[in-house]
Amino acid sequence: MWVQALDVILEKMKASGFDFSQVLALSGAGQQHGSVYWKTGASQVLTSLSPDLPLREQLQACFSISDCPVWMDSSTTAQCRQLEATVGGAQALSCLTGSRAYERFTGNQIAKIYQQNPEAYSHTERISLVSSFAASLFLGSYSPIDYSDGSGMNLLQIQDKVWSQACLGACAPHLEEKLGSPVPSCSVVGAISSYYVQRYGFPPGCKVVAFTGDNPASLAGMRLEEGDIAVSLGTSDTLFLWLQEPTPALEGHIFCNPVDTQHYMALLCFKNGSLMREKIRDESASRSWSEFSKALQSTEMGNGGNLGFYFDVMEITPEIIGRHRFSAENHEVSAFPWDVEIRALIEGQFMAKRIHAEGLGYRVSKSPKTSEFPEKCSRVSRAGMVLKLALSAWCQGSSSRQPSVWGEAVRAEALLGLGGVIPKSSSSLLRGALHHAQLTFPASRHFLNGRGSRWSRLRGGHRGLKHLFVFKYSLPKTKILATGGASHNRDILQVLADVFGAPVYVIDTANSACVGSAYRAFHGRSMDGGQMSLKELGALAGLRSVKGEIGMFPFFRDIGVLGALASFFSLPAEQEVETKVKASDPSSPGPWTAPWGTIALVEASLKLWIIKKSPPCRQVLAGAAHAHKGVLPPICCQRLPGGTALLCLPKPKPVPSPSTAVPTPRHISHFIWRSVLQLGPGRNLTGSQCVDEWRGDHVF
Ligand SMILES: Nc1ncnc2c1ncn2[C@@H]1O[C@H](COP(=O)(O)OP(=O)(O)O)[C@@H](O)[C@H]1O
Ligand SMILES: O=C(CO)[C@@H](O)[C@H](O)COP(=O)(O)O
Repeated sequence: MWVQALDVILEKMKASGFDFSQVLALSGAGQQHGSVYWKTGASQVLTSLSPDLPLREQLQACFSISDCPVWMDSSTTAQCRQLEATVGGAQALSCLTGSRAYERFTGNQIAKIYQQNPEAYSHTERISLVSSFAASLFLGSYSPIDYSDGSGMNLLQIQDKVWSQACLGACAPHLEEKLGSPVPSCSVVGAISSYYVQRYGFPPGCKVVAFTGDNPASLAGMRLEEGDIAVSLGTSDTLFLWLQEPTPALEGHIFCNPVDTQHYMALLCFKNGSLMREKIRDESASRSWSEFSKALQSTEMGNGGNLGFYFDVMEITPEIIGRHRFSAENHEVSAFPWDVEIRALIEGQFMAKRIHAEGLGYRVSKSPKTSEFPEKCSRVSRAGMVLKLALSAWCQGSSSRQPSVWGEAVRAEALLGLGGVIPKSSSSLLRGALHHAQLTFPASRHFLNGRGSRWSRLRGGHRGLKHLFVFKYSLPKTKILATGGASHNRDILQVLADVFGAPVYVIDTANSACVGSAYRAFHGRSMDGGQMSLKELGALAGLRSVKGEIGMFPFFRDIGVLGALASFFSLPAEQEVETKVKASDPSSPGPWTAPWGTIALVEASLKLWIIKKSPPCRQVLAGAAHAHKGVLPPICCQRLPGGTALLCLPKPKPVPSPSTAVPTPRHISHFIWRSVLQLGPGRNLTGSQCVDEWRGDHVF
């Protein structure tokens, strides 16, 4: 089915006139934890695919297991207990692999297959995750598993990034050779197979960047910052955070970070997500999302004290099943009126998310008030000075490419614009300002395009640098970034905002895993050590022609610096960009020439990024669909050599885990109750998040 899905996607893209020759790199994402079993001899078939036939016809006999286990499988409890016992208990396994044993995690699935079908196992030459399987199809050979998706197997030592021999041994024999060595998530795993070159017209040099799990890809696509919380409302609901230090516990998962190999991500998975919402919609809202929304609109926040938890299938976080409704008097009741039922479901789902996220150490936090924002930042002349200093620092340093050249510009920026906000010690000053430049980057695009909503109004609607500061310092620190199918529903998102007491943002495509795959393709290609000419960058940015070759520059490193710089510019049209490149700003000769041209191009590539609809089927071809139009990933900005060097990471240390007791509905009720009480007097959810605030057409 998956092989055929790829055939279908590619044929549809071909039929729609997609120009495969423009694809420089691709990556993709797959549901986490699922596994594919390649039969002995399959690699031979993979390397000699005939371009005249669809993949499905050629790969049919390549698998030793025909029904692949996917993440919803929960049949491996016995294997889980066995694995935990082997390594010294659930917490020990969590410290080692980032999670206690979970039924859907691949090591336990493999152990079950080995135990129940040893013959099939012995005829298996390679085991892939869904992600590395899809990458293998593009490569025409087996793709390694990336660290991030590999963390969802209960097999990878997340700190050392190697397979745990103890875990491998507990699951099945010869497992290491069947898995291959794991690789960093941004690795280029090879060039695309000649099959795709001949059949679809991909360029032979097109790079395949390691594929990863859907949630890690979403983290990349949503450009999570520390303090943000991402909520994915797909088939399952997940909630994830960017973490600097792993904090393995008995609840939730720690995965290697798909963007930065030294960092981590925390994830909570809720099995009763969209499918549960669909059930209640069908039962209580005539199978209509708009009726469902009406119920949310017509009921009060807090639901008059009525609470409900709906777990039609055994939940993962926490392990519990059944529907449990509590009246305002805290009595268990068997039914609610239809509209109360709908609000109870959505509030219950989000309150559970908040309470479990807080269990992971997550706190909703607020920034200083807007009034504390230094008035002098608002002067556009000062913005110009900052810009000039930043640019001149860049020019001086352009030959050495050292991040230290940023010191001057950053210091100037801090003095002019951020005095009093960033600590004065020089290293933190630099770090803070770099961070600032990178983080405000998307915001600047938003405001310079004149599309700011609430934040523009706050400061009078002027355009200019001040918006960057207003944005950065007036938002509550916590942002909730929503994605997945149900993030299309603003009434559901409103409840999310109310329960967390923080603004919720969506990206312009609900499929953040797709966008993340495109970012990662770009990231991987740029990390590949190659040099890229301005012309090539121009092509990547979608410019028709780039006049005046300015020279080569190391692609990855400088694009981050330039990207941050480019955030100060508003160069709207492609044509204007070309004019600027040609004219190179005659009023500023000499060293200004190069940066003007280059920055203009970078800005152009930002403006032109993607905005193409995702391919008809999800994720797999994300990189291909997006990379061709020039994605300038903020992950590059975040991963400046200077930025990386400046982030000194303390040694990770595990934190004590919460109680192992399986919570009863009553426990959960109390948990949730506590969360409601925390939200404000009279059990009113704060309700401060009006529509404008939580969904300001925000473009990340
Ligand atoms: N308007 C809507 N309101 C609520 N849920 C929606 C809406 N549109 C789609 N969905 C839900 O989105 C789910 C699919 O989400 P998606 O992120 O595509 O899934 P997956 O996690 O499998 O990638 C569907 O199950 C559907 O219930
Ligand atoms: O199991 C998890 C995460 O640990 C799931 O999130 C899967 O990664 C796929 O989920 P859907 O895309 O089907 O919602």
